[in-house]
Amino acid sequence: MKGWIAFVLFGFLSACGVDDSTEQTPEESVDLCEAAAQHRAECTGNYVTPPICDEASEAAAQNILEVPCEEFSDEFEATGKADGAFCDWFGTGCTPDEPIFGGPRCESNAECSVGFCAEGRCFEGVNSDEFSGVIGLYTETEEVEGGTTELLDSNGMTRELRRQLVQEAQNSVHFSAFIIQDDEVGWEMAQDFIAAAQRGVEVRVLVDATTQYFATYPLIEEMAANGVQVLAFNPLTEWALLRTLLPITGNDRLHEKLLVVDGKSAIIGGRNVGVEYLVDERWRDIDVLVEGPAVEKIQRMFLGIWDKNSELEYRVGCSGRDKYGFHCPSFEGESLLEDMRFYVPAEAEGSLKSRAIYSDPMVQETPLGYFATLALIRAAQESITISNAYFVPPRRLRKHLKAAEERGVDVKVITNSKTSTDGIWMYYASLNYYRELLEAGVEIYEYQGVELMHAKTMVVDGKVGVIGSFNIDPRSAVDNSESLLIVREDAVIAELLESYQVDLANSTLASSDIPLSEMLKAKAHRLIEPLL
Ligand SMILES: O=P(O)(O)OC[C@H](O)CO
Repeated sequence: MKGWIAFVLFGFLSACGVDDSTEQTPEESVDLCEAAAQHRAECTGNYVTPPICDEASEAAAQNILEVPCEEFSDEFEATGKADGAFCDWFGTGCTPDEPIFGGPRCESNAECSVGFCAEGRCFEGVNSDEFSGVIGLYTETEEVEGGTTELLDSNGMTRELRRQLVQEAQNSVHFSAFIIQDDEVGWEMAQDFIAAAQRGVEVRVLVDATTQYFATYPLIEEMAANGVQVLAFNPLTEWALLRTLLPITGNDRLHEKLLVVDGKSAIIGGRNVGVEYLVDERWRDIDVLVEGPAVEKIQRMFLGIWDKNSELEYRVGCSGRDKYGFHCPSFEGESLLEDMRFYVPAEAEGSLKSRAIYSDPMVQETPLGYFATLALIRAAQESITISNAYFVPPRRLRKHLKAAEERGVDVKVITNSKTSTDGIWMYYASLNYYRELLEAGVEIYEYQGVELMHAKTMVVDGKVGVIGSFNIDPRSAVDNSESLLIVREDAVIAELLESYQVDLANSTLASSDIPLSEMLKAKAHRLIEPLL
């Protein structure tokens, strides 16, 4: 799907001269901003990927170049509080770090009886109730105790499980995905949804309108015509006027991947619907099956998203109903969130602790997926292992990955190589940040093979895991809605780490020695970062 975006952008990039034939000499290629970044690195030891050198940046770069090393002060340091590419480029609209550490003041770990000294405050560590409380406070979510998980790192098994759950559903099937592909797996799922709806189960399906439109609309129209309630987020033309009234742009996507059945079982993770996601030996991906009390939170998440989209559809006069037969609420403000039919009490047994997080850039200043990812990285004391399909970390995230390395945390990232990526554009956007991160000690491993590594998982200190839809890129940080599950339980963390080791064995460590022609392509891709 990154392909159609790439197609649209091809002409634009061509115009930018992103081609081997336009290769420049080193002297020509090092622009003022890069020169200023290198000067700063020589003076402070801290290299930060510079912005695209426009007129304003050039003036700032010239200023930095004229400062002798001995006069370098904080004023010239990159504070790295960027949220997304525009902040990365121009330094505007950036969000400061939230004060997540509130313990006694400290200067070193020795001053703290437990845990470590995190950003000047004693802190009990990522696997503590203290940290859980902080995340709860900022995200207004609750950590739930009890229940079970099953890590789904096999495509075939995930397909069968989704099918089984839908086929056995008795009351409700709630599903959300970025895309349902026009292929045998997409239509198979559509038929399962239709069959459930026709035997009286309430079936609700959410997709991203733009992405789905480029894949197939007939598939979701077929579902809508046969009893499935369908909503499509942010259609390009139908919501055009609405976008002038709300904090939403044509670039915003619904990206969460969720299935909740009968309020008893939920699957949350990285897979959309299609052959590449759900057939063995195709893309590498990870979901997790959750049962027990945490399902209530995931159900709430889905119903909140459904209510939001119903409301927005209502405000555009239900054009989706008129054109495609999609769902339309019967009155303004219609809400399912508090409808107790959808919630089933569950025993709080077992040692699992889990927290479902919904990231919504429409209403959250720092979208919560981004906040949670940043907070977990800031809280790491020993290790951070990341598997992420699209690794284009915004400046604030890079700052904290580097800070983690600096305090001795072992940071490893697996992302796609040039051969495994499904969008060469994403590869070059990612390559842009290799040098900065590798030189700080972050190990970036490139997944080898011809199929995509599509997972979005993280484990911190071998104790806390994240499984969800959040790509480590500007789009997931500030444009997409996302769903994540943070888990604390030895068994599921062991499974995540085992799965990570399998991928690590299939990956090779990237080098910071990147050919100039490759770096030039990477730099050009900074221009289109927010669109990728
Ligand atoms: O945005 P993602 O991470 O769901 O991936 C997008 C498509 O699956 C691949 O282009």
